Amino acid sequence: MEPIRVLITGAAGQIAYSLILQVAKGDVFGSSQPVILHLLDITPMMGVLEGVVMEIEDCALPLVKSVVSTDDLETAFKDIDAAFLVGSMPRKQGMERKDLLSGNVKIFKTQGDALNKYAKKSVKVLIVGNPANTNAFICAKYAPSIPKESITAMTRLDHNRARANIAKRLSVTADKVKNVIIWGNHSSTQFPDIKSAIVNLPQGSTSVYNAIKDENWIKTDFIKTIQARGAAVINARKMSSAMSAAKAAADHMKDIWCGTPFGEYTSMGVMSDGSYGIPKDIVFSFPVTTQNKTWKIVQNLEINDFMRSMLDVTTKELVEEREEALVVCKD
Ligand SMILES: NC(=O)C1=CN([C@@H]2O[C@H](COP(=O)(O)OP(=O)(O)OC[C@H]3O[C@@H](n4cnc5c(N)ncnc54)[C@H](O)[C@@H]3O)[C@@H](O)[C@H]2O)C=CC1
Ligand SMILES: O=C(O)CCC(=O)C(=O)O
Repeated sequence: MEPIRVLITGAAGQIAYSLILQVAKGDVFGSSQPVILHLLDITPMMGVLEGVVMEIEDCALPLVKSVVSTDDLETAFKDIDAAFLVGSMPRKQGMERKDLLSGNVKIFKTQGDALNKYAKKSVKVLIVGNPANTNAFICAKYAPSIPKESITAMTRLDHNRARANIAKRLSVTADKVKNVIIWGNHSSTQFPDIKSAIVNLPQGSTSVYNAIKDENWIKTDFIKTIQARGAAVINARKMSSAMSAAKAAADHMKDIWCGTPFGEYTSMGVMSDGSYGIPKDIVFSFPVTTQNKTWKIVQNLEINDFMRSMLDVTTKELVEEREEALVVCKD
């Protein structure tokens, strides 16, 4: 099998440290798919990156054909088939993710331009760096030759958190909970929604709503816990989520590459096409299914008044972020 070229930016950072191994072991692109790893970081991190490359070699992995480690954009983006754009600054205690916007969004303007010039036109791109939705919007804007459907933002960590939280409450493992949805922004305005979720209990399959039987908890504590989970990890670890973020990035790209399991959907930040009344031209997290390396928004879910009010809040934030990002990128 021909190797594929996979770029991971921020390769000397903490998410990449977990993610590289998952990609290199075949967990993302398949257990028989050889890879050429392209690892990008900034010049001062080249020494650290050298150590990461030594460790990759020492893992003695059969699927790794070669490793390109670099601080040069053309070398990093040349002929890539898939990209995890992670490299950017994480927030510290007390910050909101949108506080990172002015610093981080320009990285995604530059990398959008590099995708446009050097990557394969079929490349699939996952934006992890925060604020992820708006960075994805800017990246797509500066990569006009890449289909905008090919650039998606990561809300899979929130999706996995919602799944795991419900599973814990119902005393089952996370794989038994399906079809939770994260709507909107990867921020504290996101709407974690379990209206369509189902759980496979020992006595049979039922809706999560019926199994939990506590609408007040679903509408208050559950939502707040998922919205604030990133901040809770920062408060405890004094550093942002990394292991769970890398797992979510691997899950997201695997679903793009291999498709979602039959009857299941996941959550991804994708360029809105106007579905569910969400304005076009913002990267909004929707329920999606994937097949043949493309996603489709799940249609015809019922949206009640409570849900609409939650969607409105996160939409407003994304529109504001987009406007701010466009101003920053003009400079
Ligand atoms: N969407 C999501 O669910 C999540 C997003 N994140 C975000 O991912 C990003 C990375 O997080 P960590 O790996 O923990 O941070 P980190 O600080 O450990 O690593 C970031 C790496 O990016 C590099 N970098 C900075 N500017 C770069 C550039 N222009 N090109 C290439 N590399 C560059 C840094 O030198 C550093 O090695 C942050 O923005 C964080 O907020 C983190 C967790 C979840
Ligand atoms: O919370 C942050 O800002 C960094 C990590 C993250 O995005 C998350 O844990 O959800």
